[in-house]
This record gives sequence, structure tokens and C-alpha cells, in this order.
Amino acid sequence: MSQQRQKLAEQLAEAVAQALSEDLDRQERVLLVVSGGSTPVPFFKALAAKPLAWSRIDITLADERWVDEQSSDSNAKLVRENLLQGDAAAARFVPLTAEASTPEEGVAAVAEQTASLSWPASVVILGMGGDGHTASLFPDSQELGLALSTDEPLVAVRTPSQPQPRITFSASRLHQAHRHILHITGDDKRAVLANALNGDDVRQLPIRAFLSCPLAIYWAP
Ligand SMILES: O=C(O)[C@H](O)[C@@H](O)[C@H](O)[C@H](O)COP(=O)(O)O
Repeated sequence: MSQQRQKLAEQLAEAVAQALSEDLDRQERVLLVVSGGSTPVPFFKALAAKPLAWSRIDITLADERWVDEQSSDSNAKLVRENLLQGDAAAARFVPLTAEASTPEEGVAAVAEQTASLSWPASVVILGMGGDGHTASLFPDSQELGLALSTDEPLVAVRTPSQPQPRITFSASRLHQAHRHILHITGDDKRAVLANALNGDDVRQLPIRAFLSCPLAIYWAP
């Protein structure tokens, strides 16, 4: 982990902790939506160390891979092992998983299980892939149009570029937040973001669906 990425993770954790604590002053419970993948790990660790009223914080994921919760590809496992540690273990984590063997079969159960979360979220933290996807809004997925347009909260997604099927909150649901943050690292992603900022076709680079939320960008080389 480069020093710059570590510093970025710490600055992001500071900003998110500040946002959560401001909202906790006004609301009984607050919602934090995080992303999976590899980038957020140092941020999760830094956030877990913050003194917050964790028992009043709900945490969920922007999207999930449809795998066993013990799989190393599980975003829920990533959150449990890196964020829900120490005092932060008192947070209520609502995963996007269900007993069903496919996300298409499980999406209704996940919708029921996440129905108790109260939106708008305090903060939605997004990641981005090299193809401009965010959450599981993939440019090559057949369900992209649906995920970008539906008012339903969740969409089951299959995409040729990814090994597992997925479930994602829809763009309209992810828009429901007081603050949106994009957390990315590396020159490749900087170039993808620059490209995204230079055009409008959301289906080509789905991160564009969030560029005017407004979106705070946390980037380090
Ligand atoms: O489950 C996931 O993979 C995500 O939530 C996804 O949208 C992620 O944020 C990007 O793919 C970036 O992933 P990296 O941080 O691993 O580059």
C-alpha cells in the first residue's frame, strides 16, 4: 500500500466520520452505503477506528457478487473482516445476500431484508472499474438499462466481463443520499474518470450517472 493511498483512505475516513456524526446529531439512525472490491480496505480499517455512535449506524453495500458469504469474492465478508471490527462491530450491517441460488431468485428476499434501511443515506461511497462501471452498473450488462431507469431498489445483473452474477442497488436508489463520494486510485482510473467527465453517454461509462450528484472525488496515484 503506497503512502499516498493510505493517506487518502485516512482522509476519506475522516470526512465520512464527520458526515455520519453530523447526521447522527439530527437523526436517530443513519445509513452508510459502501462499495466492495479491493480499493476500500484501508478506508474500512481507518473508519472502524473512529469513535462514532456505531450502534445507531446502518451499513449496507452498493452491490454484491452472488457468492457464498465465506467466499473471498464476497463483499459482505470484506466488510465484516475490515469495517465491522472493534467498536464498529456494533453497527447494524445489512448484506445483499439471500439463500437463493441465483440473484434473480433472491432479489425479492434481499429487497425485503433491506426494506428497513432508511434512505436517503448519509453517504454513498462508490468505486469504479476500468470499464467505467460503478456498483454493478456494467457497460456490457444486459440489465444496465433497467438498473439505470427502474424505481425498484435492486436489480439482478449478469455481465460477460464478470465471473459471477451480481445484485446491485439501482441508480435511482443510489442517488438517494446526502453525499456521494467516489474512491479510486491509480493512473488508469484517473484516465477513465477524465474520459467520463468529457462526455455524456451513461451507457458507455455508467459512472456518469453519478457525476452531477454532486460527486466528491477521492483519488490518489
Ligand atoms: O463488488 C464490486 O466489485 C464493486 O462494488 C465494484 O463496483 C467496485 O467498486 C469496482 O469494481 C472497483 O473495484 P476495485 O476497487 O477492486 O478496483
